[in-house]
Amino acid sequence: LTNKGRLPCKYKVNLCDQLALYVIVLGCYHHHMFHFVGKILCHLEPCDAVDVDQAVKAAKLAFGHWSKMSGMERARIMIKAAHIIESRREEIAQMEVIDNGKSITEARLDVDSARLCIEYYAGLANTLAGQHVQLPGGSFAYTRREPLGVCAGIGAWNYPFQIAAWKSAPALACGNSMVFKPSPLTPVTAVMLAEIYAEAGAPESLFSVVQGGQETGSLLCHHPDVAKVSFTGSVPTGRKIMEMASKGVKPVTLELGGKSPLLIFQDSDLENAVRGALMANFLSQGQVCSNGTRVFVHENILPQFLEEVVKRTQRIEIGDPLLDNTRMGALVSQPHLDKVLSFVDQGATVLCGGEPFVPTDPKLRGGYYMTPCVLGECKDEMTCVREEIFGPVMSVLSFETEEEVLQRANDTTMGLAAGVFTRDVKRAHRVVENLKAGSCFINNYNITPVEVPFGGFKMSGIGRENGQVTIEYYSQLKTVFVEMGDVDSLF
Ligand SMILES: NC(=O)c1ccc[n+]([C@@H]2O[C@H](COP(=O)([O-])OP(=O)(O)OC[C@H]3O[C@@H](n4cnc5c(N)ncnc54)[C@H](O)[C@@H]3O)[C@@H](O)[C@H]2O)c1
Ligand SMILES: C[N+](C)(C)CCCC=O
Repeated sequence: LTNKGRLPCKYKVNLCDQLALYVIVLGCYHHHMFHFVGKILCHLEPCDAVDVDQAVKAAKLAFGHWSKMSGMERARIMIKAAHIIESRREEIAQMEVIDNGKSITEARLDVDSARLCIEYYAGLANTLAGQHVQLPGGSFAYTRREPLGVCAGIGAWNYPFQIAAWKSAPALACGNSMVFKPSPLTPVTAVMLAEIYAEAGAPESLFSVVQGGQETGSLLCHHPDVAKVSFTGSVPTGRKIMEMASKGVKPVTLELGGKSPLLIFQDSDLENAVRGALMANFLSQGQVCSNGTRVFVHENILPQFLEEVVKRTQRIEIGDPLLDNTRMGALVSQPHLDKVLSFVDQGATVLCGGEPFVPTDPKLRGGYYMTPCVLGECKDEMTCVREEIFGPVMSVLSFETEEEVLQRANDTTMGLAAGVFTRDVKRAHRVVENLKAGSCFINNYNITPVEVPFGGFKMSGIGRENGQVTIEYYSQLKTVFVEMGDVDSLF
């Protein structure tokens, strides 16, 4: 397929015997892969400066209409979009599996999270309001919460549909428009979201998609009509985004990487701690920003913990991600799989997994599968403990005291998430108070209800997604002074 026609075009892409998809693209994909079977889905080229300019101009026009609508009117369209997502849940989830390689069970939950996020911000859209302040002599001031304009969204490949929704929902609720660039590894489902907003009655190009990699992303960041950049991805790219945005003094939201700790104390409910550790490491083939990959276990319960965690890791069903009983699908690409595997043999003891996996089904043979891995006898200075692996590799470390484990848990430049398992309520709150991380879990891990803010400390990011506070990251406050008397001039 080639599309140098620039304007959105509709293609029918035959994915396999059972599945076909209509894709609307602005510009073209670049060797888009069908990850879990390792086949190329289609060849497309990235959007260039002309395409990006066209998309931003169209979004600016849409902003003109959308920002003048009342919160109630915007909410109505967003709620309709949420209903459409609900009715197309299975189709979107299947496409996410094909695009990303994760299991259908997880993809359905991602679609639900996207829908809930749009519903949640629709609920907030009609409550956005300013403040009235009485001043001397009958004069007064009031504040207006105003949108920023055209926002750019740039997404990572691990939660393609969810990321597009987590960014667009608060942006649109506040009255902005958005041009979104998905990762070139997972370009499809953001386009489905654009279709859905349009079908729900949003003004044309209110949410549109440009395809491409870093050049397209950089064109968006530098575009003079882009008012804000919201980015999800790695720390090195986040740094570049901030640099580019700084040229135009544009605000940024940065949702970046992590190397999060999970602390399991001696008094934990061991069954729940093991479940928590698995949830903290193996969702989405371990390709999760908030994963608690440094699992610190009290030395007195380490043997029981390891026995149980290894047993359950070995039981994880790997294979065709479109099947309901599969719990682990394929990683996103061959280079990424190679990188993840390279972290396995670096000094720690491999307790299970960490090898390429070849499914028995011949149609899956070209996919990028590996067995989930637990590393024991890990030391703080090991590469597997220090660097974000972004794959199904859990590093287990032993500790003796609370003070010691807190110091070791915080000894990282990242601070996205952290978790603690204990039955002692005082210890739980004392520990989270001292953990330097933006999203902390007590006796659970990796749940992200859309009503609560999510984001990182330190190099894991700036700003928050979800929750009420995110309104502040997609709007600006205007103060209006109103004089009811004469001007008291000094001149
Ligand atoms: N904190 C969070 O909420 C969160 C969520 C998901 C993923 N992540 C992080 O994302 C990373 C994995 O995702 P990835 O490999 O797609 O990240 P990445 O940084 O390589 O790419 C992310 C996006 O940025 C674009 N991009 C790359 N270089 C660019 C440039 N110079 N200018 C503009 N855009 C550019 C990419 O095309 C892609 O769309 C991990 O580090 C993970 O922890 C964070
Ligand atoms: C929904 N999860 C699993 C917490 C993922 C949040 C987004 C991070 O990659």
